[in-house]
Amino acid sequence: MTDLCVSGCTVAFGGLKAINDLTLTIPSGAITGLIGPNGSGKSTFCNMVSGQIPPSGGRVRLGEKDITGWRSDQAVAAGLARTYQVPRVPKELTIGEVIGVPFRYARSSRELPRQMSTTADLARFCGLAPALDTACADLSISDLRRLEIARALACKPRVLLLDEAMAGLSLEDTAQVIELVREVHAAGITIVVIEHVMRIIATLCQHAVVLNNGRLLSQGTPEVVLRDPAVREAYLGKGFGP
Ligand SMILES: Nc1ncnc2c1ncn2[C@@H]1O[C@H](COP(=O)(O)OP(=O)(O)OP(=O)(O)O)[C@@H](O)[C@H]1O
Repeated sequence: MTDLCVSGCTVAFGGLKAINDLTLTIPSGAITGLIGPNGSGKSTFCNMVSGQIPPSGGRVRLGEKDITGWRSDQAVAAGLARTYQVPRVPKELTIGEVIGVPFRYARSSRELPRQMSTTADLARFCGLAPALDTACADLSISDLRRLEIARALACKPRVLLLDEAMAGLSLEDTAQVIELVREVHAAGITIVVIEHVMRIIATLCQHAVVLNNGRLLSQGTPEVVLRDPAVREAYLGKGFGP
């Protein structure tokens, strides 16, 4: 069963096809690593499926729904939430406001597990130590990344896209966020992790897909994908592949 599926999708910026006739499926109930060299189209994939940039061709499906060309708020209501590579929380708002507003107005029909049933629960679940009335301007990068995850969870998603959710974190904070992602997954949410650190992909994900030049290069278990000569060549250049 698949939660998220794109078929024949293209996103072009002028003459550059950042996503090029891409077909791939994200298995339901798994943590999938979305990897690929710089510029391979990972963030554009996220932007496309989450409604920021519509594909010029092809279809995007979320579960049974065809969400091709839907706006971001419609994609969120359908059950797809995301975080950003660079946290996007308004600095003047508090933690409670950033989590509480989507929590209150979420149009997703899904329910969150009991340990996430209030704004305070959700902040606690995500390991946010500062009080709910703390302004975002005063948060560390680690807390901003946790807050992004909490805000996305507040939308009650069936699929959560994490765009480099551990970038810039210390080893200790990274380990804690990895544990948080595992707990979110255990709560029944399908997760897609965009990540450059292969150790994280290998330890966290059950499935991996590799993009290169906007196309699907490889997919399978992390173990298989990370040994794929085509993947090694894409990352390291000719001569390192087969
Ligand atoms: N808004 C844009 N306008 C023009 N070109 C863009 C835009 N967004 C992305 N691109 C180009 O599309 C290609 C794919 O970019 P994208 O950011 O999706 O790759 P990525 O795999 O996420 O890269 P990274 O790992 O460096 O974050 C790159 O060549 C990039 O320069």
